[in-house]
Amino acid sequence: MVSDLSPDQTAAVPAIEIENLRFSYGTKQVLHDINLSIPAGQITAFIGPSGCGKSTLLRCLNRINDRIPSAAITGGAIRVGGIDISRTDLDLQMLRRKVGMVFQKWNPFPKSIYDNIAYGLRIHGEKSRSTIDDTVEHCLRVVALWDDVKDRLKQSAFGLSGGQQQRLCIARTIAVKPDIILMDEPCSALDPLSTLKVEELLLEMKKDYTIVIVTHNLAQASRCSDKTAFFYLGELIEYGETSQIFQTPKVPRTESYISGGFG
Ligand SMILES: Nc1ncnc2c1ncn2[C@@H]1O[C@H](COP(=O)(O)OP(=O)(O)OP(=O)(O)O)[C@@H](O)[C@H]1O
Repeated sequence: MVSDLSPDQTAAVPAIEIENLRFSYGTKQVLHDINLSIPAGQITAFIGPSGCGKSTLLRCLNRINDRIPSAAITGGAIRVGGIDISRTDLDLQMLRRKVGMVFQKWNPFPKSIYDNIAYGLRIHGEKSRSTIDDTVEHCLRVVALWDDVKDRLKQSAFGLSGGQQQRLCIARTIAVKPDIILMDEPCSALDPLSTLKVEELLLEMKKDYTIVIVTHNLAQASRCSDKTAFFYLGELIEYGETSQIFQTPKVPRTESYISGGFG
């Protein structure tokens, strides 16, 4: 059983390698021969017009597409920390712990603020009350929520604002010590101030995590990410340093998208 996917600390191996990946929903092919090497400790943004396959690709990275009966990888491979994640002996629970996910619409559990974070720890076998207490505090501090909620940890998470709930979901994700965090439009339902807080958080978090973010917000991709991948109709059109993609794109279609020509 494969039980460790931690990135190679020498950084010789990219956090995620996608090689000739093809993906279909039933007979409809939506990803075409994607090749992408995602570096550890950076923020990589997936951009492109609606329906180009960004979320599908993101969801391949921790195999949550497996839950859709018609979904199938029909070619190629994805390696996380050098390990092919399609291996039959891969522990899926471990994969999803190492490659955590934050969704567009925040989805805290119908539990207290404290239990939202403690739940994942308990599921993974943590029994020590003091370790759980310390982790809850640490994670809430990382997402800059501790001061707001320290006096109401036992109250329902649903009492928080939308932006606070999204940051709680990020705290919940990091509690189980992922290496990689996938974010699918994490700010699209947030107001500008909450968006700014999440963006600041992302920049802070990349010291410790590899982050892949799907965003429709080009200004956000340009502000936050180190690398940008532009997709169109299921193909990876251009990938590079974010500054290069936004300032000197090499492919005319990228330039047209970046400059607001379509999408
Ligand atoms: N569960 C599904 N079953 C069938 N087709 C799907 C499913 N989910 C997505 N698709 C199709 O796959 C293609 C890629 O969708 P996907 O959601 O990955 O694109 P996207 O670039 O993330 O779009 P958006 O920016 O609108 O979220 C689209 O044509 C979409 O209609």
